[in-house]
Amino acid sequence: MTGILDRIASPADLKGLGPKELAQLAGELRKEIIAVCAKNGGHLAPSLGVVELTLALHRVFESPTDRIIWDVGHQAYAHKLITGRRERFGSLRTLGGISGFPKRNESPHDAFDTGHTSTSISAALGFAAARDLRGERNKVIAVIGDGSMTGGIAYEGLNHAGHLNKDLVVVLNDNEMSIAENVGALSNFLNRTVTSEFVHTMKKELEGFLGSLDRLGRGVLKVAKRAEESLKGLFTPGMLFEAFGFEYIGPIDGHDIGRLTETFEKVKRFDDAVLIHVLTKKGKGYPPAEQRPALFHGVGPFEIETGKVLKGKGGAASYTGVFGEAIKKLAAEDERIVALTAAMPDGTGLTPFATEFPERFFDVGIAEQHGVTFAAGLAADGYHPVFAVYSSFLQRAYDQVFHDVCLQHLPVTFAIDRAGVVGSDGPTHHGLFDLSYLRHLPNMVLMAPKDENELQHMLKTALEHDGPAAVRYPRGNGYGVSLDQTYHALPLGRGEVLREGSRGAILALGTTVYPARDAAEELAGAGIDLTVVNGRFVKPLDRELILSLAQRFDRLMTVEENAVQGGFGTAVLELLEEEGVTGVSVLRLGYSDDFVEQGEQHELRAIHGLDAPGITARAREFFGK
Ligand SMILES: Cc1ncc(C[n+]2csc(CCOP(=O)(O)OP(=O)(O)O)c2C)c(N)n1
Ligand SMILES: CC(=O)[C@@H](O)[C@H](O)COP(=O)(O)O
Ligand SMILES: [Mg+2]
Repeated sequence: MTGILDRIASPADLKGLGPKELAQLAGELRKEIIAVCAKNGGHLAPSLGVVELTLALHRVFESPTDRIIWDVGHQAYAHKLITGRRERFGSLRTLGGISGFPKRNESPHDAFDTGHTSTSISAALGFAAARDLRGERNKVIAVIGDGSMTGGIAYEGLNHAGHLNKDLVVVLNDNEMSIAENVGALSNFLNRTVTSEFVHTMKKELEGFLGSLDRLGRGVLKVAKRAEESLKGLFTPGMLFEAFGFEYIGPIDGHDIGRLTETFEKVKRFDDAVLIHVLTKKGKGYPPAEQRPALFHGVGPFEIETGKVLKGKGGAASYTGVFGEAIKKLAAEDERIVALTAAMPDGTGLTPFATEFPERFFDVGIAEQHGVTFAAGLAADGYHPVFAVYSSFLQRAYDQVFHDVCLQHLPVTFAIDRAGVVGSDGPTHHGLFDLSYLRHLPNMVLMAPKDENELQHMLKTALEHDGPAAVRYPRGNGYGVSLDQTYHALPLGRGEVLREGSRGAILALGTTVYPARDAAEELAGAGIDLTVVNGRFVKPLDRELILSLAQRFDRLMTVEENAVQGGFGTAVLELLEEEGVTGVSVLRLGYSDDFVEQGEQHELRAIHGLDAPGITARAREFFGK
């Protein structure tokens, strides 16, 4: 049999396919997705779970006139494959390749860029409002997962959509999983087993009882039948969405293309807000992913036959892992320490803590804003919460950091993982702004370790500090340095001189410290003798050290893995300006005023001149004049 996928250049090619061909196509799509993820890594389990849903959506709706908005967008691989990107699919998530998320500049079928969760309903409502303002008639469809439904913005969108009563379709893709197990009342509410069992049992008991009551019983049975309907209404997920003004359809089998097609055809004729509740299996069709959906949610390269994940070369512990062990150890000594994650216990390294201290661990759902304010409440009542969160996702909670933590000077520690470039997830996920968005907040202490050992001491420093503090560290492995078993607090606002030189100074931060030191060693051989400082603190700055360097040298260079605007280097410049220092040139290296593409971390650092060769080249030019 020839491949059907070979014949699908656009969704229009799906229209004439019968059930058997569609089933075959679903299999071919899965094969292709598995093959490419095994090589490049990627969001395998989410994408495998929505293959049939994708086919049904594209059969019924007319993309790109009809707008399909994928929440997060990590499940959109089948969508990419049938919307003209088959040829380039092998380049998924690589430098210069196609993105792992929808991108408007990649295809007209990608209606809206995503990467962070829970935005699809609001964006879809915007599309619906724009359509109505123009008097057009296309459909708008948001596809959102049960995990993403735990994010507050989803309810802001639902609330507004119900109020506007727009022609809008929300497909709730319920696989009973976030990255880890989904948490909270919503997920219980959606849980079909409890619901249907409960209703079923009630019904049986009621019928049995009334059946025993003769004529009177039959009359009451009639009333009870009606009551059963309202009972069902009370205990089905529809109730929630209907309260928001949505018509609720479901739950329906999300792997039954026929049933999905029928439902979408019906809904296509409505012009109200409709929510279709679809049940899918995360990882469907690839047993290792079905069995371990959290591992295969976003997975690195793996062996297809066994599902064995292939490890990278370096054996050094990851920053995330070191953080996870350190927080556990510190919590054993201090009962005030509690830890939080926003739906990422594994990604942030908190799973061991959760196992050891289940009652002191909180997974708040995909709710970064709530997480920060919840932490502030804990802190205001005597605890010291540690919120472990990715740099890019903490952006959601800027106001909460300001209003609920810093303004009240509360002891909340932010363990900011994935700071700097993260790699293949690309611009939505790089953590390049945290120094800039935290540095200007009064009361905040802001640190970045040069290696994984220093991370431990910085965590201790943050926990001893009676106020807000943040430690930011990168994705991936450390340097394999030896890890101290006892931790000490670092003196606040003190940098560390790693090398003394006579020509000028490089002030480096975090991941750039060792590359800067390597650059200085290399340049020393060429007669350019440089001092190298590990900045450690972005706030408070080591004013004394920086001012003394500015007195000794006429050139200072700063290096950081952050946007250059508002970061560490800018803090140094501001200090010199505040102190009226003149006659010192400052060169700031970091990421310039643009979004950074996807690629391996080492590739991106090289492209942006933030690895040792890049720093060497810039320093040679700057100090060698
Ligand atoms: C604001 C934000 N927080 C956290 C994440 C990380 N994240 C990506 S997908 C995901 C789980 C989504 O679950 P669901 O919507 O149910 O999709 P599924 O993977 O189950 O298909 C999380 C927590 C994110 N992308 N954005
Ligand atoms: C889609 C999403 O936001 C997450 O799955 C993210 O890709 C995880 O990143 P890490 O692989 O760095 O944990
Ligand atoms: Mg889910």
